[in-house]
Amino acid sequence: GLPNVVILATGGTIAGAGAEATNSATYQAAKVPVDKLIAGVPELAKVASVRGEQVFQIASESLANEQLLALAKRVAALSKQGDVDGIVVTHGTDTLEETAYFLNLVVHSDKPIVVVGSMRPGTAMSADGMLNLFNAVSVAASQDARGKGVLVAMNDELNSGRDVAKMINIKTEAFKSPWGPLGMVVEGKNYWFRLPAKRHTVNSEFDIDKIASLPLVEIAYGQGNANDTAYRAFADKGAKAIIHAGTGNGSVSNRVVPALRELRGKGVQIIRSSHVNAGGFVVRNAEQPDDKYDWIVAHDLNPQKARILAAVALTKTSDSKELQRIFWEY
Ligand SMILES: NC(=O)CC[C@H](N)C(=O)O
Repeated sequence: GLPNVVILATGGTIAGAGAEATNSATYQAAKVPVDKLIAGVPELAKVASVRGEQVFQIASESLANEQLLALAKRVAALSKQGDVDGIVVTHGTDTLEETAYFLNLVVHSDKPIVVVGSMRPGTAMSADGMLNLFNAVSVAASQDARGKGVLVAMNDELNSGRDVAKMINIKTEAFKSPWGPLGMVVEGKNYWFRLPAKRHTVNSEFDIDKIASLPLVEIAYGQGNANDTAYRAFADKGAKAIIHAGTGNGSVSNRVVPALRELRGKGVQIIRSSHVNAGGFVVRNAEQPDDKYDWIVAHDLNPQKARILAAVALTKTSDSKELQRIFWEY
């Protein structure tokens, strides 16, 4: 028979519905249940034996750590079942890149795990969810997608869940990795071009089965006229790490540096990332003396992905050198 693929549905625009076919941007996310999504793409039955589970039904900007943990635990449990060959997660696109990276870090499986969303609801003209879902299921059903880490299937591209990000919100070509896609999926066939170099899934030191909760990690933005209010407030609320969503090479305003040094002295981890649009890349000890201040750099991870890795890493260590090693390796 055909490979068995489970679709875990969480909501988003791929499950969205609008009033008119012309409503490509004005609609309600997270309305259509998973069985209806599956029924809407009868061609799925040609590539896999598919069943669905409604894990939640939310817009992904409202996804909290509790849901992230519950979803990853369900993915991990299914991946251990002999009667499951691949898993698809349907997801809102706003935090899809965070969930895909989280699963990539904590689920120990070489079975294909494919995260998918859409930019237009199924009720709109030229809706993209149908083909995205078909592609995701066909990838999850394929042998050659195994061992490549969590994948994101959007707009015919196969990107690594590690570094793919939503780069623009009004186009169907929304998801890009700064380092390029791993491959393409066309008419149910995968075409691979490169492999992820960073540790993931079966080679990860993190395991969702051993993670019960995630520590508080917050993000503060860097811009002209920046001040230290947000950083201090986050520390007061108990943040274990603060991601500096910095300008350029993770640069930090001279009005903010003293607060970050003070907070580091109190035990808060300071992680420099960059919010530049096409993908940041923060070089250690450039812009700021990270060794001297005992700060961490997020490497090429955008601020929201840096939050995910910091939270996962802090479940194992609070040693800043270890944390920096983890930021280089994942
Ligand atoms: N395109 C989308 O999926 C965005 C819808 C919604 N904001 C979400 O992320 O769930």
